[in-house]
Amino acid sequence: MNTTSLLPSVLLVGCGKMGGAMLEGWIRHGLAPSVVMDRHDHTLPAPHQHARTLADIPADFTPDIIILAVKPQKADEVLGELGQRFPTTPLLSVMAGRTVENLAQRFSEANSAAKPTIIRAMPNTPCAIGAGISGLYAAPTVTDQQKQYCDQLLQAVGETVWVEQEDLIDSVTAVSGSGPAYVFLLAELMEKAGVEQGLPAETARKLARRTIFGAGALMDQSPLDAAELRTRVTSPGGTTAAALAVLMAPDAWPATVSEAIQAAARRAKELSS
Ligand SMILES: NC(=O)C1=CN([C@@H]2O[C@H](COP(=O)(O)OP(=O)(O)OC[C@H]3O[C@@H](n4cnc5c(N)ncnc54)[C@H](O)[C@@H]3O)[C@@H](O)[C@H]2O)C=CC1
Ligand SMILES: O=C(O)[C@@H]1CCC=N1
Repeated sequence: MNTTSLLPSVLLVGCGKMGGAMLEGWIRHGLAPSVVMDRHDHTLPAPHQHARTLADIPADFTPDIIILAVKPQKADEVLGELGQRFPTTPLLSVMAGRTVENLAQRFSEANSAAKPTIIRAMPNTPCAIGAGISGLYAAPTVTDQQKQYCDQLLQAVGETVWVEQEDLIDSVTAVSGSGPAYVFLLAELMEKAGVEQGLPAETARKLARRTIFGAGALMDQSPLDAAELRTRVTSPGGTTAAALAVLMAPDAWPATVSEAIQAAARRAKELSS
């Protein structure tokens, strides 16, 4: 690792919505000379470079870590080649579902000398503004230094939590990896309901977005449980109580949110091979 740089040098494979969100934060933080490999062109600040394929990567480039951020269904296109070119470089996968065992098998398929060291992480898109949360899992063979590289990279774009069992990454995926989408949906629905109440569209949009932002920021800064913050909004016999009676009915949000998160976790397991 380049010790004058804050973050390890990476080969980022796949720079779409998630890879791009992390890269923004890493570059802001200070990243050792790195390569972004993506089929689409990316203009990067020097000394970082873009490559369309592995063949475009300079021969003398050896990253501290490879970050795999393509769609789970696309990973097999690159894993074998990565194992041939970088047989001993640790691999951090942010892909939903794909397991350590499955990735290791593909990584060493074309090169039996490849020694895959695989760490899994599940970040989320708020990483783009340094407000991400990532769950990480490392198999027992991963060294402390390799874990530290991963933790450093993901802490540069938010907070991290480590889980001890690999299948808990599917639970992390369902709660916080996909989670921003649930919150964006809430914003959409609140905005729509506001318009139904007679508010101008722009006003409804602003009210919905700033409410979600403000509630999130308050929760972030408050030591209180979410349930207590909710109670503080809810006057007995008042307007919030009327709304919550609808949302908190057993077959409403308690069931729906639980079912939605179960569906996401199930889908993560389906994506595993
Ligand atoms: N979008 C999200 O909120 C999150 C996504 N993830 C995971 O991140 C991964 C990527 O997801 P997104 O960024 O949403 O997808 P995306 O489609 O936005 O990005 C994937 C990128 O990979 C590139 N790519 C595909 N095949 C390639 C190849 N053979 N060589 C080089 N580049 C290639 C594409 O050009 C694209 O830019 C997925 O595995 C997903 O499970 C994880 C957490 C959150
Ligand atoms: O929807 C997906 O599969 C990815 C993983 C978590 C967020 N987006």
